[in-house]
Amino acid sequence: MTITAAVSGASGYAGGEVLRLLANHPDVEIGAITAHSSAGSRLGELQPHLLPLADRVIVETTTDNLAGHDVVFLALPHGASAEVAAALPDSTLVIDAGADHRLEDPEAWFRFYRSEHAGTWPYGLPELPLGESGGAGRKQREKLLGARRIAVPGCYPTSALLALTPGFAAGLLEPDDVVIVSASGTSGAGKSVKAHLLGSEVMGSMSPYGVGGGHRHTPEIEQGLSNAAGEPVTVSFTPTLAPMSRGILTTATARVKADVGVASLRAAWESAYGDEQFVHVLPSGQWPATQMVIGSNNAVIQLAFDEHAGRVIVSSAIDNLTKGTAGGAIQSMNIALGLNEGAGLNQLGVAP
Ligand SMILES: NC(=O)C1=CN([C@@H]2O[C@H](COP(=O)(O)OP(=O)(O)OC[C@H]3O[C@@H](n4cnc5c(N)ncnc54)[C@H](OP(=O)(O)O)[C@@H]3O)[C@@H](O)[C@H]2O)C=CC1
Ligand SMILES: CC(=O)N[C@@H](CCC(=O)OP(=O)(O)O)C(=O)O
Repeated sequence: MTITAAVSGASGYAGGEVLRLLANHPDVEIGAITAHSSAGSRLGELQPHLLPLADRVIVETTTDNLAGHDVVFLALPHGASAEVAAALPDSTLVIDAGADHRLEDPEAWFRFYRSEHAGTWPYGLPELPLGESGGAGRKQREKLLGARRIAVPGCYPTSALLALTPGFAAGLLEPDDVVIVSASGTSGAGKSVKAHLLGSEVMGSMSPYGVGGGHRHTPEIEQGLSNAAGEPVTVSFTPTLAPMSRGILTTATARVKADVGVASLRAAWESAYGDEQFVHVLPSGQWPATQMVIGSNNAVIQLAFDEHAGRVIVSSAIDNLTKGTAGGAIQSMNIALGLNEGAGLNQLGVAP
């Protein structure tokens, strides 16, 4: 069976990465390629690395152009996807890389995005614990089976939730003392020109932003950790910008509950990800590096118990555009449509 997929936002970084991965997907035929100001251009002008698709022409993002596909990927600015999705039939699988449908709490949405909440869709991070009473050992992928609307997580939340949910799901961590610091490549900010992203500002320098609890991914991370813990979890999250185009390295720390030791911590993470094909707990002593995962749908994780401070330190690395966006989107599509979960996602990291 061949699945037809349209990609909206095809001129951007996220849409371009969806196309790169779909071009290698054994079950998918790429249909309409849509965007906004670049409609009418050859894809090769905007995504020169997508050589086999270079002569395809980008068309406007309209319901007519997106109609008639089995799957529609939306990689649009925040706030643009709800209207597009509403005009598509319920039978079309719509996968939104934007933030519009990730949050469960409309108040949290309004606080961070200042617009009306568009509703909540199943969350496209299959490896998360299901986080419902009676759901011990079950995963979020259950909610993606047969889904026709999926919200792809933010890139920082993907790295932070993969890092910390095993400890919360196993009841090993205190919910009120979680500190997360992530370094991201600049592609996380999208293609549009921003003063702080000019080459001479970014090259050879690192800087924090969204400091003091202001980054919009804070409620998304808290939502995922709270669901895993079964109680509210409070997070202090600080993103930093790193002089690289792709990749996120997250360092997440949390206070460990009394009488929890290194063996139970390690067992929790290893059992959470032992059967997962894309999330790898590295052998003891080997620490994540973004280079291990660039271009791939993999996440690598390592943890240590800092007994002196009573904290677990978890490091995770992902490619923000692959596991953090397009790879996660395609993995979720595969699950929703009953395909092999790893189809089209067998790329390894690019190192050095
Ligand atoms: N970059 C990343 O690492 C991640 C991005 N995301 C999300 O993916 C989405 C896209 O991000 P990204 O690719 O980085 O952004 P870019 O700025 O690189 O691309 C934006 C895309 O949206 C199109 N677009 C802009 N306005 C409209 C509109 N009104 N109607 C239709 N299309 C429009 C643009 O088309 P044109 O160029 O023709 O105007 C372009 O194709 C965002 O919601 C982002 O938050 C999610 C996770 C990670
Ligand atoms: C480096 C950088 O700027 N990163 C982006 C996050 C990208 C992402 O995941 O964004 P969405 O939630 O918008 O999908 C930021 O901090 O705004």
